[in-house]
Amino acid sequence: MLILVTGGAGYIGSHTCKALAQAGFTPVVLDNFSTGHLWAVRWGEVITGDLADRELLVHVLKKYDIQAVVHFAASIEAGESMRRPDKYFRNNFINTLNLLEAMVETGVNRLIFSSTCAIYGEPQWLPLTENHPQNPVNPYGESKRAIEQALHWFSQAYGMQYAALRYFNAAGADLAGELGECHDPETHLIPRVLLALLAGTEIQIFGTDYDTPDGTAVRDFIHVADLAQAHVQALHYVQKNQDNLAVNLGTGRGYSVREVIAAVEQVTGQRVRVRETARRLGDAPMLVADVTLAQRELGWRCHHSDLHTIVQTAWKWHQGTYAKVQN
Ligand SMILES: NC(=O)c1ccc[n+]([C@@H]2O[C@H](COP(=O)([O-])OP(=O)(O)OC[C@H]3O[C@@H](n4cnc5c(N)ncnc54)[C@H](O)[C@@H]3O)[C@@H](O)[C@H]2O)c1
Ligand SMILES: O=c1ccn([C@@H]2O[C@H](COP(=O)(O)OP(=O)(O)O[C@H]3O[C@H](CO)[C@@H](O)[C@H](O)[C@H]3O)[C@@H](O)[C@H]2O)c(=O)[nH]1
Repeated sequence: MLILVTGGAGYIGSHTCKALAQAGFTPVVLDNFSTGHLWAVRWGEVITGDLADRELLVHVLKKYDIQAVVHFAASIEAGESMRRPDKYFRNNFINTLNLLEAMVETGVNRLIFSSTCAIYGEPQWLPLTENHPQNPVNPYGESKRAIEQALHWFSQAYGMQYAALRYFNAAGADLAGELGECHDPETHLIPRVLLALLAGTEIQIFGTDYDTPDGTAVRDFIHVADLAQAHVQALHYVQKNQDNLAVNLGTGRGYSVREVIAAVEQVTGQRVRVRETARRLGDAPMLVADVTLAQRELGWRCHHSDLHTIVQTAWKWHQGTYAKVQN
């Protein structure tokens, strides 16, 4: 069964292609390589192209007899979206609309969508359940919320069947060391702490005055391999069921920025140099998932998402293959 994977050359997309191939699906990657990497596409064919090119999307969906789409391609930085909302609404919302239209035109009606906990905004209660009000605090989250709304109406009008997977913080690297996170510039906390160690520089903590136990922001980190596996199960879900799904993917356990830094020190045996600075615009204080629904509907469980395994696999990646692919 051929699956179109938009953004399959990126961090989560490449790990998911591996999981899809291992589960017997055949991924076909479409990526514009704006942040993705050719070395990360190792399972299935790759088409270099942009979601903005609707004709290309129609051509690819037809040519490969695509049965479902797993849609990762997007701009992903909440902080950048505060400065460049246009980029986020265009690349995330408008370009996804293109994809949805191409799917309607070609009769491909199953979609797994990379949504985010950023659609919730400031938590009114924790852990976040899927019915939590959606008040995004940045254009990135707003663009993803708009896509979820479009999906609802495409489902009503055209029978589009979808699973919106609301990831919390993806982290860690492939357990076999074949893949890992490689963004330039890197904005995510765990790789930034590891890269600071490797470069002998300091890491900034963005905000120490949050209303959290140690004053730093709290996130729910989920191992990218567990996340990848959830896509396999979501594909099975949309094959078997008629209804749509919007589920959180996290662990249910939050860690503060300081706790993450302590975990890095424990795994690496090295001291991290820290500088405390102001909050980063657009950051929520605490995001932790209630994962009951995903466990029940997808039969999905985390197996690698304890913080130690996350940091250990990321550290192995950054010390090993990461250095090679950078050169
Ligand atoms: N990383 C996280 O913690 C996280 C959390 C929640 C949701 N998400 C979502 O998961 C998805 C993947 O995130 P990631 O961390 O792997 O990001 P990434 O930047 O590593 O991957 C995105 C991929 O999409 C491609 N792409 C971007 N715009 C494109 C376009 N217009 N046409 C074709 N290809 C395009 C990029 O080249 C890249 O390969 C995104 O939709 C993101 O919003 C990520
Ligand atoms: O050098 C750094 C980098 C980050 N942080 C903090 O660490 C936390 C986590 O930041 P980051 O790793 O950048 O993740 P998020 O901003 O939570 O966003 C990620 O996780 C979201 C889900 O929570 C996704 O939707 C986004 O795509 C993805 O970028 C935040 O409080 C940051 O301010 C620091 O203190 N110092």
